[in-house]
Amino acid sequence: MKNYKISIIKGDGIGPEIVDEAIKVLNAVAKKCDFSLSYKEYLMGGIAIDTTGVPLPAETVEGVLNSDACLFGAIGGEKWDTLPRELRPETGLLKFREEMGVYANLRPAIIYDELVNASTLKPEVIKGVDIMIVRELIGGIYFGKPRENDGFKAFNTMVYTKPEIVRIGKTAFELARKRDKRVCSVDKANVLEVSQLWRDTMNELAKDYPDVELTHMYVDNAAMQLVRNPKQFDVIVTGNIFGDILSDTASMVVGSIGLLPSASTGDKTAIYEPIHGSAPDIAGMGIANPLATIVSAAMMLRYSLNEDKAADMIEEAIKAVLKDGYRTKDLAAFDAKEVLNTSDMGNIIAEYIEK
Ligand SMILES: NC(=O)c1ccc[n+]([C@@H]2O[C@H](COP(=O)([O-])OP(=O)(O)OC[C@H]3O[C@@H](n4cnc5c(N)ncnc54)[C@H](O)[C@@H]3O)[C@@H](O)[C@H]2O)c1
Ligand SMILES: CC(C)[C@H](C(=O)O)[C@@H](O)C(=O)O
Ligand SMILES: [Mg+2]
Repeated sequence: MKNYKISIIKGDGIGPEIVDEAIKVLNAVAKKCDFSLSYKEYLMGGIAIDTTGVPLPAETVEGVLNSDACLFGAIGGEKWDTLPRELRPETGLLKFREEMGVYANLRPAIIYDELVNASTLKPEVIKGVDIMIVRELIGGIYFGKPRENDGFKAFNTMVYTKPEIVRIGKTAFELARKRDKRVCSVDKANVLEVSQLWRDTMNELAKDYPDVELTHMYVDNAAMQLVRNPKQFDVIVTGNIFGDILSDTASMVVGSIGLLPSASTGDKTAIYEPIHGSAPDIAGMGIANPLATIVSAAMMLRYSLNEDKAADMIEEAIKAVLKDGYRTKDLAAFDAKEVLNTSDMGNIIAEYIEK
C-alpha cells in the first residue's frame, strides 16, 4: 500500500480547527482508495513564537522539504502584531514560502450551484463562475528591497525580474491550455515601471502560446470587473499583492472566504492552504468553515500525490453535503437545512465519503 508523508502546520486562531477537519476527510478517503497517509506536525506563526521564540523554526523548513506535501492552516493574531517585523507570524509565513520556492499560488474560485444564493451578488451574475487566479507568491513588493520604516519615512519596493515574470506566466498559460484557453494578466502598467516590464514580458511569452488568448487589465478595473461580470475571466495572472487582494474579492463572489482553497507550488515542494487567515474573531467558537482547507487537501491529492480519484471523491462529497442543505454559519442564511459546527461539517463529509 502506498504511503505518503504529509507535513502539517496548523498555526494560529482557527488554523487547528480547520486542519483537523481536513485530516479527518483525508483519512476517510485514504481508506476508500487504498493508500495511507502519515502526518508530522510542525510549528509556524504565533504558536511557534510562543514555543520556540521564532515564527519559522528550522525544523519546520527541513521537515516540510522532506515530506511529500504540506497542508497548512493559517497564522497570525493581535497578540503578535506589535512584535518587531522580523519576529511576526506573517514574516515567518513569507520566509517559509520563499524557502520552499513556491512561486505560483493557484487560487481557484468556483461557484457551487448549491451556493448561488450565498454570494452577495445576484445569482445570474455568478452562476457558472470558474476562475483560476495565478498569484506570484515569492516576489513583488512583499519581498522587494530596500524596505524601511524610520518612524518618519517608510517605503517598500516593488521588484520583478524578467525570469520571475516568465516563470509565473508559463504557469498561467499552461493552466489555461487545460481550461478555456484565456489568460488575463492584471497589472498597473499605466503607472508602474515594474508593471510595464510585467506586461511586455507577458506579451513576449504569449508568442509561445498562440492557442491561448492573452488580454491585459489594470488592477483597479479588474477589481471592478470581478464584481460586475466575474464570468468573463478564465485564468487571471498577477503579481503578489494584486493577487492577494483580488483573491479575497473572488472568494466573496463565490459565497464566502471560507470556501477558497489554494495550492502554492514550485520546483521543490508544494503547500496547500486556504486563502483566508486565522480569523481571530471566530477562533475557538467552532463556527469556522473548514471547506477551504478540505478542498486544499483535495488539491494536494490531485497535484502532489496524483491521487485524482480520491480528490474527486472529496469534491463530490462536498457537493452532496451542500446539496443536502448542510451549511456552516457563514453560509447559514442560504438554503440551509441544517447549520453545522466546524467539526460536524468535517464529520459529515467524511461520512459521505465512507458510504
Ligand atoms: N495564510 C495565512 O495564514 C493568513 C491569510 C490571511 C490573513 N492572515 C492573518 O490572519 C489574521 C486575521 O486577518 P484578517 O481578519 O484580515 O483575515 P481573515 O481571513 O482571518 O478573516 C477575515 C474575515 O473572514 C472571516 N473568515 C475567515 N476564514 C473563515 C472561515 N474559514 N470560516 C468563516 N469565516 C471566516 C473571519 O471571521 C473574518 O471576519 C491576521 O493576523 C492576518 O495577518 C493569515
Ligand atoms: C498573511 C499574509 C502574509 C498572506 C499574504 O498576504 O500573502 C495572506 O493574506 C494570504 O493571502 O495568504
Ligand atoms: Mg490574503
